[in-house]
Amino acid sequence: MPAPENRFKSALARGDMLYGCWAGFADAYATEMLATAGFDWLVIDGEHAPNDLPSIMRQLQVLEGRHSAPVVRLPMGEPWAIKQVLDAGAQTLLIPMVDSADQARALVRATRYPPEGIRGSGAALARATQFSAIPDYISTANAQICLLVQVETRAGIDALDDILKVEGVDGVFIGPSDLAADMGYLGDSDQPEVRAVIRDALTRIAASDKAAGILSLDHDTALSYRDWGAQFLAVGIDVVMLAQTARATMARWRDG
Ligand SMILES: O=C(O)C(=O)C[C@H](O)[C@@H](O)CO
Repeated sequence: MPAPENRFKSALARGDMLYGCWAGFADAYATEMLATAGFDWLVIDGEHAPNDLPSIMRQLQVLEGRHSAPVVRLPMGEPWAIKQVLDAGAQTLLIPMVDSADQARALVRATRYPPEGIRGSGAALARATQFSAIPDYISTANAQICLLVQVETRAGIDALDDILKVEGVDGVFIGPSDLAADMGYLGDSDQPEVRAVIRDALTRIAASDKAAGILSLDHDTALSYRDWGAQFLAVGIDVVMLAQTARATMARWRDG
């Protein structure tokens, strides 16, 4: 029995348009609820949400077999952290702040077992193998890994063509907030200069053999991103949805 099919990776390869949402409560109960909305992918965010390995694993557990595919974002692309989260059962990783092809190649190696990479072989006790119930896991796992790298600095944009040549990278996600900040427009990714860089980057990614991804909470901006080539498009953040709705509800009663 081989490693489970990575449905998200397969959908990207088919060219499917995939709509996603950030899962930022670091809580399996909230993520299980979010999955009932029908998003194609959910980002279990270990960078800007208070997730740790146990909370990431619990969210992987509640998403098992559901339509919403889990995408785990690590704080940084450290091989030891990649090893841990893959053994916990993640198959799709989103790694922030990738600024070079060398960095992308190192991430590919960190996600693969030898000889393609350096992922440590601890499959016997790993949730990923269903605790050794998947006998062919280590010989088939590499093919089911989906690596998404975030390009979100001027350096990363300058290196984008080289990053797009790296075998083993499945998608490139443009981080509009961090890109805007690095360009000198902290908090404002709608600046014309930033939008022009995003448009060019999404166009270049979509023209490559990789998938283009990005996030926008603004509907019209998200439509533009889709028109510019975004294939895995995040259109919401659960924490923001609840916070905004809660405040608006109280304001309505207070001011009603
Ligand atoms: O730079 C960005 O934008 C992203 O990487 C997405 C953010 O991290 C996401 O958390 C929304 O702020």
